[in-house]
Amino acid sequence: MRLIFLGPPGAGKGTQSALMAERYNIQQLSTGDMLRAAVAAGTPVGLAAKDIMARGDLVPDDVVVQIISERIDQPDCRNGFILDGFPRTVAQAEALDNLLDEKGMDLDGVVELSVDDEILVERIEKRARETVGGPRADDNVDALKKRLDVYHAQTAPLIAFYKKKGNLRSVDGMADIEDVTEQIVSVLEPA
Ligand SMILES: Nc1ncnc2c1ncn2[C@@H]1O[C@H](COP(=O)(O)OP(=O)(O)O)[C@@H](O)[C@H]1O
Repeated sequence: MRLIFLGPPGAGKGTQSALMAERYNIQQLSTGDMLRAAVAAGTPVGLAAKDIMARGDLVPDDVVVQIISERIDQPDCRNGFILDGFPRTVAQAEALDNLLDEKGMDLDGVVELSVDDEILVERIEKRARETVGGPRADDNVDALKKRLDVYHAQTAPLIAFYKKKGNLRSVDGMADIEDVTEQIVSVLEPA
């Protein structure tokens, strides 16, 4: 199974994709996590991404497309994967289409978690307070505002992009974690 999880920062993509990855025995691929690992390791990609991420901007499309292209070829992705945080621009979505075509892979669905902006701000402020070892570099008011603006300007258009293709499944991300999980399962496994 190959899925995309789409939604604003703080929508619960990470939480829900981890649960689904376990349920379907597929890999959760978070470009945010991969980039943070690159920053922590001080690789060339990490050095280039560090300041961009800290201010809430997007890392260049070609960088993340390359990361995903290499990652989905790994043996542990043979059973499938969930893309969490990718694609984030129409250009990334088009590049992904081409990549999957070349690799002879199909997408099984795109799950959109929808959450109102006011709730996102509360959730991320809570996450920043509760993160052991201190908040993420981009979990602060300025970077968060930027991430929401970037989401609306660059990522939200993907909802229409995938709706047009016919594989968009929208879920109310404001419900409890368990409820959201149930909704996702029911859109992926219609009775
Ligand atoms: N697909 C992507 N394209 C460009 N930048 C990305 C992508 N995925 C992650 N990033 C960078 O990593 C940051 C954190 O991403 P992520 O962990 O998905 O957080 P969130 O969804 O909470 O904003 C983004 O603000 C951006 O700078």
